[in-house]
Amino acid sequence: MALLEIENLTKTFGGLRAIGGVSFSLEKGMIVSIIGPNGAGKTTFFNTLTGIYKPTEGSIKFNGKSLVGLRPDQIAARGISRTFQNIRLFQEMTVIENILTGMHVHMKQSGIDTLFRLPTFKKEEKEAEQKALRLMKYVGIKGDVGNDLAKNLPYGAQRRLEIARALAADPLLLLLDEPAAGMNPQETEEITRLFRRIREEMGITILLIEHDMRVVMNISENICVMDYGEKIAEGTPAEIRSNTSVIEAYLGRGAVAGQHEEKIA
Ligand SMILES: Nc1ncnc2c1ncn2[C@@H]1O[C@H](COP(=O)(O)OP(=O)(O)OP(=O)(O)O)[C@@H](O)[C@H]1O
Repeated sequence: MALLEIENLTKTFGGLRAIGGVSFSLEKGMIVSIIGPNGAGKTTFFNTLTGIYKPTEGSIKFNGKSLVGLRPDQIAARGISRTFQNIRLFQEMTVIENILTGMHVHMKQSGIDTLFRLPTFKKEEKEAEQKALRLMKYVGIKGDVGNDLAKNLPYGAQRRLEIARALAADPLLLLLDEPAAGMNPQETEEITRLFRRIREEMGITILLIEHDMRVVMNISENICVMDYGEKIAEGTPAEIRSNTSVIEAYLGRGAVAGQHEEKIA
């Protein structure tokens, strides 16, 4: 059974068909990328998967159970975590506090425990903080910055912090929306390595939207290509590189090709 099984997914906004009848399945343990030109429907696909939007039509099954109609927090509790295209941290909270917010989907203590800071709460709180610190180091945030405000971290570290927060929920599936955006080549290489480690060491399945073809071709076992809300191709990096309709719709287009041509060829 596939971890994620999507059939005929459609999402319209008024007259606009942002996603038009996409079927897609993702096996456990894979790293898969979604690529396609601006406006192809990639982020809407993530937003529909995570309960921000309700599908207009179609089914989404995760671990064999339907996600349609569930709230984003319920979907997170089922094991899907995500990061956003534009960083969405709690800027006025510390690094550790940001990571702790990712953990709350699984925290056991009741309101009363929390209110009176009973021993069960204190113990859980301490363990959670230790886990947050471990995650901070794991994603490569350097230095003793756990108590620094998120807004004071450099850009690359903020991106890593988003990943740590997503991992804090112990997901089965991690959705990354343009994780390499705004990163320099060295940061991009490091973050690509981090994704591989997350899959190898934590066994987490990864689905990412990415425009940087170095990342996509380097890390993906499979690539799904979208254009105008439809899936126009799917295959291994080698298959996608030589697919004429993909080259026509995306890889061959001026801006993108100019940026990445030498890496794709
Ligand atoms: N909330 C919304 N209301 C109306 N239209 C929307 C909404 N969200 C997305 N759209 C439209 O749906 C289409 C797909 O947008 P989406 O952001 O999913 O594309 P994308 O592939 O993620 O693009 P990019 O690579 O630029 O992030 C676009 O035409 C967009 O304007």
